[in-house]
Amino acid sequence: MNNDDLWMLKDLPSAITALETLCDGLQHSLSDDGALSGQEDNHGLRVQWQKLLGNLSPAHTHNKASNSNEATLIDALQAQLTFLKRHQQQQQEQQQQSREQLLQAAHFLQEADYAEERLSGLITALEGNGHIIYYLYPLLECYQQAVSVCAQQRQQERARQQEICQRLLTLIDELSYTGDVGNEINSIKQLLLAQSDHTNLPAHCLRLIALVIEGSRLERQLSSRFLLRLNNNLESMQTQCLTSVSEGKRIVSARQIQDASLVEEIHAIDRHLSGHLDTSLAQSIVAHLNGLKTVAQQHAQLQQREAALLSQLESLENEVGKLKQQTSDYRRRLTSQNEKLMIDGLTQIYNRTALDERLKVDFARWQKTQSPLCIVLLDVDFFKKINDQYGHLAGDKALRLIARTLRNSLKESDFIARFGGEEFAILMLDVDPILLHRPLHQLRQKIEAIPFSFKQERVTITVSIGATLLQPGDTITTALERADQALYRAKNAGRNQLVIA
Ligand SMILES: Nc1nc2c(ncn2[C@@H]2O[C@H](COP(=O)(O)OP(=O)(O)OP(=O)(O)O)[C@@H](O)[C@H]2O)c(=O)[nH]1
Repeated sequence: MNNDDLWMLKDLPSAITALETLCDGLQHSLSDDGALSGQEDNHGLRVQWQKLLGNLSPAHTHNKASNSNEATLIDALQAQLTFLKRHQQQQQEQQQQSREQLLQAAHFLQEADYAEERLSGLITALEGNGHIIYYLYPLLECYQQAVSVCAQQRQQERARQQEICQRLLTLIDELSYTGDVGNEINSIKQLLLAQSDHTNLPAHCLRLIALVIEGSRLERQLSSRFLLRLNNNLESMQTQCLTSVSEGKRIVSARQIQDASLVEEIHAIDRHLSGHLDTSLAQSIVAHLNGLKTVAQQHAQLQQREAALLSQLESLENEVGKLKQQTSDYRRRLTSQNEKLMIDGLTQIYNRTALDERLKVDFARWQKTQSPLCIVLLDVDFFKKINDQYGHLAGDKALRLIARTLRNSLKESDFIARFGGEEFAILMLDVDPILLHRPLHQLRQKIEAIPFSFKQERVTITVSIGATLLQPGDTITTALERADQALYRAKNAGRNQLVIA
């Protein structure tokens, strides 16, 4: 679990408490408002209050409609509260999953030499995504067992394969992704159910791991959008709260002035009549005067209730402000986590997922504008030798340095990603096709000139480069294939070469 997850977990309870307080405040204030709504002269304040609670346009001031809007707002807040609670619970459950177990399994796979090319990238991705460990650890374990069982290919391993297959099916049933990810998980399930030969279990496991990572990324995006909506609602509520509070204050002070002059009038009449108490007219006026005094007292009581309601509104407004702050912090962290899911942990440049997304965007733009788009693939030459001779850590260091050189040598607008283990991809926008050769040639030379030294030994590392410009009729796949063929030709031409197809 990374720092952002921990922060979010730490902040969620206070966000939930704030939402609960807000719901209570709304319900409490609603009942007070109901009690006051019978008073004719309280109309102005009530209308403001209804606008605030209804979070709607001022046209919705009819009592019945307003009540149902208030209920809807409380329902919406309560639904959001339930969502946050569930989210918190899920995060706590996931936190309980052992990170050590994951790393143990991951390192087992690394040491066991079953590693396919993408495995170390996968492990880096897993280490950076503690929140999905819940599903990934069992999947990794299945992968580990499947690889070892399928590698042996013996007849007696059939039963074991069947057992792993069964475990995978159970895990799949626990996954609740929808959309494309859900559909693909379901197709894997159908394949597992239909096939009696399970030699391709490792491939299924790897695909499921990739799908769980993708599914979790999409879920984060949804959470982000939900928070954005919540934040916008709170913002509009807060504005209306402020309007209501100031309107309420104006009403209270107007009422105070009115009451003071009413009392003054009563006293004036009282003083005037004090010398004429014997006449029947005077007696009748005194009776009316007493009636007026009662009304004045009722006014005073009403004024107190209004003041109490105003102070409640003020504290509600503070709650909304706090909640708004919390949700925007939460959204900022989610956004930064989403960004991290797009970054390759080893080299800190974009990863394959980010490249896929960017390719879609750039390709759509190219289709619309036809302005030149170039796909460049770079592959480190004889990289296996570096690993074998100087160790994996030396290999990792080389990849980091190459990534840094790419970043420092290319334009800000060029998109650079780690495509696979020792392969990089670059997307260049608006390049001049005639001048394309020069910067790529210089890039190849710059990498060749990096002063690598491992175990105090000077080592030269080179890359082969294949590049292509998008051509009419291309799809992303055909363009990528052409770049790959160019890279293949660069390798075949003796490596440390540039081929533009
Ligand atoms: N250190 C390190 N090695 C990696 C990483 N990802 C992949 N590799 C290794 O990169 C090596 C790639 O080997 P090959 O595909 O045979 O390619 P090569 O040795 O570069 O040979 P050519 O590409 O044909 O020049 C494999 O040994 C992988 O284990 C990584 O993140 N770190």
